Amino acid sequence: MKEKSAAFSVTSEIGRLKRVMLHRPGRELERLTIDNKDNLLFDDILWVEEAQKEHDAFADLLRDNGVEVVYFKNCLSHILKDENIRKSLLEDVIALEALDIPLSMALLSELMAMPSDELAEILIAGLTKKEALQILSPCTSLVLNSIGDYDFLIRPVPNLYFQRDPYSFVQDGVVVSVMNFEARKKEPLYAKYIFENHPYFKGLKIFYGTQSRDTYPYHIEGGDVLVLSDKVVAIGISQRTSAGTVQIVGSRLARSSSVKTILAFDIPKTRAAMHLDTVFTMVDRDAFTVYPGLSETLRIWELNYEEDGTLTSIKEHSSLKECIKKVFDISNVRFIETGGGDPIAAARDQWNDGTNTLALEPGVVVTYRRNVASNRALRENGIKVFEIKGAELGRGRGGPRCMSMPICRENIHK
Ligand SMILES: NC(=[NH2+])NCCC[C@H](N)C(=O)O
Repeated sequence: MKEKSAAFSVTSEIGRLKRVMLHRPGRELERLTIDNKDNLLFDDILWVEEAQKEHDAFADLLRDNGVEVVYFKNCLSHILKDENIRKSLLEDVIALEALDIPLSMALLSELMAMPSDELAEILIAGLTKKEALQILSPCTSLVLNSIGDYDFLIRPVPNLYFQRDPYSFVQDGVVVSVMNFEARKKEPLYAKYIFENHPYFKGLKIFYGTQSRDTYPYHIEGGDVLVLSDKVVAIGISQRTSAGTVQIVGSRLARSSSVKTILAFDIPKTRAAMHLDTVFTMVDRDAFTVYPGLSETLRIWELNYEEDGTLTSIKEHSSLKECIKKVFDISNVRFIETGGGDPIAAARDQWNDGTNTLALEPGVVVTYRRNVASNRALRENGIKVFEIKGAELGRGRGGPRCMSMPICRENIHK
């Protein structure tokens, strides 16, 4: 990890990708069982070693294409070296775990003394009572008495490899997410500490997520945020992002960036379509992947803001195509349907993140190999497709876009 601060610039979904944040799945996934997987937002138990191999192949593909890969865990471990930052973060984490005071204090004192990388590992993989008893000095704690050996004092964050969701880079700043489900609430907390304290992120603007009102129920997740251009951002109103937050985030972006238009996409509030990027992604200057089932229910509003963040108008669009043409000022737009448009193939591929592409540059994307019909449709439309194996990774319900957070893309609007 370089010490110097890096350039942050995300003005599109498709400009040549230069730098990206990833998290290599680790021991946190070994915590999944058939009993806890639903609460932890997984549909299955992963074979962790294989998931790591798949993830390493994804990272290698990005590097082979000139992308600098930054690992979240290294950033976390780095900031934990500072005693004050470590203390403050640990106090915030412990407060989220509903422990009693003697146990909180005993735990804090042990975790304060731990090497940074071991602590980063615990913050991500969690800590069971059994593991804690090996390090804790005796304390009078009802929590310790009442929980089982394999219950958690610090819960794991197995969704961390979906780096798209806890925050979203927009231009030279970041929207820190407010997660909808308990299982993911600590992820943006770690991210916020990294962005505020790691030298690499010096100068990064924080648009949302750190002011006193930026908390639940004003939730927003990065999978719903698509940076369509240097002026337009699309945000899903979804299972994970509320309309109220969309309007506020739009205002913050308008005040501090060149984004003055938000397209609010009202998508189904279901697990299959949890985020906008599960049904709609951008693959070229004029081309998008679209899940065909989307058009049945989709509603789109265009929100226009002034420089000072005042919202001046909300207009409803009746057609997605016409809306995209208008905001991009182009005469033609291509929609490439998931599964090549066949409703059964579309539904199957959508469930396996066939719509969830990560663009490396205009017209070049990364997808999961398993989505044969969707990949064929992309190629038939002239898109270059790099396939990765996602048999294990995909069991967490996320694809290449969900697993990556671009920090820097080449600006295509100059
Ligand atoms: N951007 C995305 N579509 N992310 C997918 C996240 C999947 C994760 N298991 C969750 O349910 O939260």
